[in-house]
Amino acid sequence: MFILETKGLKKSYSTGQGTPQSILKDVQLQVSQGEFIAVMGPSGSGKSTLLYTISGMDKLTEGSVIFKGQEISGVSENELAGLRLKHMGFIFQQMHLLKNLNIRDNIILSAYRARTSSRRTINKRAAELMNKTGISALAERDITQVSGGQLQRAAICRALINQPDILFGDEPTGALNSKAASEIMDILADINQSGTTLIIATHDAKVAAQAERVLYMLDGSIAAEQRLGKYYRVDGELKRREEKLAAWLLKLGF
Ligand SMILES: Nc1ncnc2c1ncn2[C@@H]1O[C@H](COP(=O)(O)OP(=O)(O)OP(=O)(O)O)[C@@H](O)[C@H]1O
Repeated sequence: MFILETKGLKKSYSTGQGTPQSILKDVQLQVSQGEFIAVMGPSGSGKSTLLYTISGMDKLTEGSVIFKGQEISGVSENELAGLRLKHMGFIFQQMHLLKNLNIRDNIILSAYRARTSSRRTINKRAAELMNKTGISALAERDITQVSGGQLQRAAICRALINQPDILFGDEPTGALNSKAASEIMDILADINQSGTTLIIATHDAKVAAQAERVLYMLDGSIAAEQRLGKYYRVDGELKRREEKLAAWLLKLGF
């Protein structure tokens, strides 16, 4: 069974004048449990819209999205919010950490809201996540007192606090320098290796080269896909994958 599947997924936006603008056009996607998928494609091709629609953050116009065997297009807004809270994690630029909370409180907030674990367990999990991502010393800091890379690590901890089955990332390394981006990718790769499914939209071939499968979006459709297979971090492997990906993207005119 797929953890996530779309059938004939379409999404249009009404801009107020004339006919609605069609953004996603008949997207068929099947995601296996534990897969790591990167979504690439030109600016405006619909990558973010795809992530928002398949995660139930945004309503679809036609077709269906099936998550863990349940068609999410039919469920109520409340039920959907619960599903997202308990089973999905998000690293989206628009989902800023809250300014009036420190790093730790930002991380644990959604777990307290989900109420699926005791506070003691949640605090322990938050401490483990901060340790794993190297931000333990910053737990009490205000979010304005840390760097962009540290903030991104905190956002990852927040996304993982409810132990999601699937993690969605929209340019998760977008605002970072290459060293910080590579560290964030190592963390995400570890998370994937421990079984969490990852779907990441990115412009960065170095990031996408670590995915098992790369989708190429063009004008609202998945125009092509490249199976790179699981990435094992051995010397020279990332470079080889990047070259393969670059040749494929070049052929696609990217
Ligand atoms: N809320 C909205 N209302 C109307 N049009 C929208 C809305 N959100 C996105 N769009 C349009 O949908 C198209 C796809 O946008 P989307 O953000 O999904 O592209 P993208 O591939 O993620 O681009 P980028 O790489 O620049 O982030 C764009 O033409 C955009 O202007």
